[in-house]
Amino acid sequence: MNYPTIALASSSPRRRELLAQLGVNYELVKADIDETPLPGESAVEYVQRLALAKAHAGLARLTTLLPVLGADTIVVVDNDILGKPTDFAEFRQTMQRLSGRSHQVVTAVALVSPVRQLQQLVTTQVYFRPLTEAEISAYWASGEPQDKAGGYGIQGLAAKFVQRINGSYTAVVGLPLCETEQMLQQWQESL
Ligand SMILES: Cc1cn([C@H]2C[C@H](O)[C@@H](COP(=O)(O)OP(=O)(O)OP(=O)(O)O)O2)c(=O)[nH]c1=O
Repeated sequence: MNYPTIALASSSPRRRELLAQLGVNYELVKADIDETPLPGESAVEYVQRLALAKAHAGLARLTTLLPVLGADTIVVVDNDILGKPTDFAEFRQTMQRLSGRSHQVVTAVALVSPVRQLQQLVTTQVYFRPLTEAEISAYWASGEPQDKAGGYGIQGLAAKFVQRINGSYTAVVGLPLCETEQMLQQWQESL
């Protein structure tokens, strides 16, 4: 398949690796945005708004004419959005909430140009086995949770906590490859 060359508005190494897996040619563009939730905003509204905002921030900085891809991933439990943990206390609380039950990982992707916009939303159910206090402390000390939504990386040490998932593994890691590929195809076909 002949995909368009794109700009990736992301500083996430996981998103770069996933996009490279598709064989898409891309350049990187910076996209720093305010990630504060708006009052009354639902988790889905929030994650979609952020993916679009990242893509548009990238577009504003771009000096070429490439379409820009932005994505956002959040962990949701009982309708609460769990972001990246800032300290051990917050992380511990998050892990205690995720322990022995299921939660959702929601990833939104947006592909934009000045005249077009495509979006995808993927929700995955993730089931954690019960975690011990010792495991929670050891996981924090590994340094892995700090830059990740919900404080864990399914692709890393936290894989051992995951009993099963229902949905898209790549979406949990940060970029749903099946849906992203479809979006790129759709973009190319309608040029
Ligand atoms: C749940 C989960 C999240 N994550 C990561 C994916 C994202 O990088 C991060 C969620 O934060 P995001 O705010 O979506 O992304 P980011 O700040 O890392 O990168 P950018 O905004 O520049 O694109 O958490 C994993 O790597 N593994 C997981 O299992």
